[in-house]
Amino acid sequence: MSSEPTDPRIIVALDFPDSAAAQALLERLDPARCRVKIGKELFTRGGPALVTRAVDAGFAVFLDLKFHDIPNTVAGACAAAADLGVWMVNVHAQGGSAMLSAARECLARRRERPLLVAVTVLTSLGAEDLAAIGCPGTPGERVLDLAGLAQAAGLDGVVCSPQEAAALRTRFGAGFRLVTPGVRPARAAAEDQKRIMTPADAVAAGADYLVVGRPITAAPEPAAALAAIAAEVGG
Ligand SMILES: O=c1ccn([C@@H]2O[C@H](COP(=O)(O)O)[C@@H](O)[C@H]2O)c(=O)[nH]1
Repeated sequence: MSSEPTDPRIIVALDFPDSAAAQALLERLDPARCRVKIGKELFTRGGPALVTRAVDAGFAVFLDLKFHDIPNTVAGACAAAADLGVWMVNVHAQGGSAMLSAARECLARRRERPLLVAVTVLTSLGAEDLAAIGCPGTPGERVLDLAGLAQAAGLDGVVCSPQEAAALRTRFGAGFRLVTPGVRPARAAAEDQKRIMTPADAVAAGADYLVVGRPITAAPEPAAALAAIAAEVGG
């Protein structure tokens, strides 16, 4: 298993429509100062070759494909992700216990494995969105339930909003990784995110890793935007 110091805490979400733009930003970033996340858009454009390039350049890569399927399929997908040498991979907690256990077991058989975390409730969803899909309770309640499922299945942590970090930290303790998108510097636009916090507040609430996309990638000087957020959270 990857055992890593928490720093760098910031994971830059490389949400770009083509590999060249992502590659250009990677060349301006220092793998000692940030981790990077490759999600559905960039992976669908750039494929495994792009992931391998980022890993070979020294970046700790979070492959954010949010696998959600039958247990056998998700286990195979996690094994394929691990073969790329990524630092972290994720699945949807809503896939259920059997799927989470299958993912964990297929990775546990490996000598070196990525961290495995479960997405709880997307940070773009609010209480009204959950109600509209027939989900009872508040986002916070739902996140706690899904995180419990993930912990019981032996996962390393969850993806959640920083708004749930304090409650999760209290319930699940220090070793359970809390990976938080929905991070916005003070006065930055929320865009399509609904459950947000500032970087400093997220860390104070107990987040281990902050996923930050547009506040860095859409900034006129992405490296300077990253440095400002890193200074705010101390690393
Ligand atoms: O609940 C979730 C899970 C994943 N994400 C991903 O994080 C980044 C956030 O990007 P911003 O530009 O900082 O909003 C993006 O890649 C999402 O796919 C999330 O936002 N919420």
